[in-house]
Amino acid sequence: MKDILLGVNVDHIATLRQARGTNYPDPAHAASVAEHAGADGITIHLREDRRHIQDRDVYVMAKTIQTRMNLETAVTDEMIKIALEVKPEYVCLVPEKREELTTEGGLNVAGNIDKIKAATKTLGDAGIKVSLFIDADKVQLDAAKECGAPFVEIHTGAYADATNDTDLHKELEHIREGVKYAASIGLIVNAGHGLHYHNVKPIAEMPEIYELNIGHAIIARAAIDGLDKAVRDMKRLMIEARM
Ligand SMILES: CC(=O)[C@@H](O)[C@H](O)COP(=O)(O)O
Ligand SMILES: NCC(=O)COP(=O)(O)O
Repeated sequence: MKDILLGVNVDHIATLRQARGTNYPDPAHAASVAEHAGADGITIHLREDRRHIQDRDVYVMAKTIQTRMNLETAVTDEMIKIALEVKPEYVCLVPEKREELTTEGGLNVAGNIDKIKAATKTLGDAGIKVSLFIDADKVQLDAAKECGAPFVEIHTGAYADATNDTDLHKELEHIREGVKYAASIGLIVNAGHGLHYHNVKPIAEMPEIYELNIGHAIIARAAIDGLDKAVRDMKRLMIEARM
């Protein structure tokens, strides 16, 4: 079975920096450590409210990342303009609400087809691979295909947040069916949000999944064990899941 790839999201290195307004820790440095430890890519989310990743980080990491950048942004003129300037390998279009603690759900592609299709075309025409961050719902997957996005990232938050085994298995099966369906209609399937060292394997073992984007849990583990070990441990769990 093909190896699964790990995109390390370094947003919360920037959260630590923004907490005191210092110039450390630098997410660009963290990205380099993560890549050395085996990350296959680096994900950063430039939020409209700049709560963590700053514009400076995007432009610096566009020069320093050795693997590839997956830039997460909302579907706004401001963010599309920045993406076209930076030209990361990937842009993942995500929903955003200023009042949210973190991403709360998938993008409503089906309800915004024209806007998202236009953004996908604009980015795609610039040579950027577009991924749409969506729930594992057939209607959203069909809409993503209609928009011409080559990638989708399945939102695993409801699975990660499940508080009992019944809900956890229901969400896991919903993701499993969505991943299979997405692959069957020709989408390249990533997944992410809320994955950690104790819930990643059931997702990683799904053979249709190309890449997992994981951030909060790795950065949290890094605070205790160091980032190099945190990345290596996560990558090992993902590879073990495929054995
Ligand atoms: C889209 C997603 O699930 C995450 O990649 C996103 O970055 C979460 O937002 P925060 O990093 O601000 O928690
Ligand atoms: N798109 C998911 C991501 O990049 C990281 O999400 P999380 O692991 O920080 O919840």
